[in-house]
Amino acid sequence: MHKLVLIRHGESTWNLENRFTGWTDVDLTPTGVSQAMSAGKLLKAEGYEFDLAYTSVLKRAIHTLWYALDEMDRTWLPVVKSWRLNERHYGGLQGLNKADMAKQYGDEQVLVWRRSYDTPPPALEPTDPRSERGDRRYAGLAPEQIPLTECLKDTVARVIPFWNDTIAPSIRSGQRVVIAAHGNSIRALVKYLDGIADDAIVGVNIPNGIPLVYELDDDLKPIRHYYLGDAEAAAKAAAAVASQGKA
Ligand SMILES: O=C(O)[C@@H](CO)OP(=O)(O)O
Repeated sequence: MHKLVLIRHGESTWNLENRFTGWTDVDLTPTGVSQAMSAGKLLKAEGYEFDLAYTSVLKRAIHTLWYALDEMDRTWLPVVKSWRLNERHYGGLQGLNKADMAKQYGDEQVLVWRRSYDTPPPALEPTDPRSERGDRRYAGLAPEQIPLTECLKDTVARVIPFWNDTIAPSIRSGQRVVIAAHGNSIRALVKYLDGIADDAIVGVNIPNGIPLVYELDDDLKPIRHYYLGDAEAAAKAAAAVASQGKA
């Protein structure tokens, strides 16, 4: 049996301001830092050990990993960063307030943008100053690989090859893995692991900074999963994420 730990980053400045974030590289708030530290304390108290960590190229996830690993005195662990674990690209919504958008377009439309499987938000123009196409961290990618918007289906299409080619082989070889990532890149992975139907993934929300443990069999099929710590608090935090898009 393998144990895989997934952690969504702690609260970011744009989570606090309730703004669509996507690939925008915002940092953690003091609450986010303390959520990340609590995640590390919990993992340590429960006796978790890791050999390898994966994260995105966005600082809210990278810093969450640092603070959690620091609590475990494991900042020396190897860390692999990949754009494939980035948050879902939020297109033209990046930077806009979720509740304001719900007031303007209605809760239903915002729910479609936030949680539908295959309807992407409006795309950014490639020349939009918010586009990441000129960002040096993505220099290894062809420009058309840098999204201008994504639905969850698009996120699944870039997360799962990384899982199959890189993360899964490391777990199969016996390495104990932690992944610090984002609400929608984690939803993409969870959808794939648990075989969640396209219409059922709409109801799945991932809370900030609470370790989500997947127990996997030898074929990496999930046996069960659970949040570490207070299950009721995790369910409440997930419900709070769900309501961020309401007017
Ligand atoms: O804004 C975002 O990038 C994500 C995660 O914070 O938000 P949502 O939960 O609306 O998908």
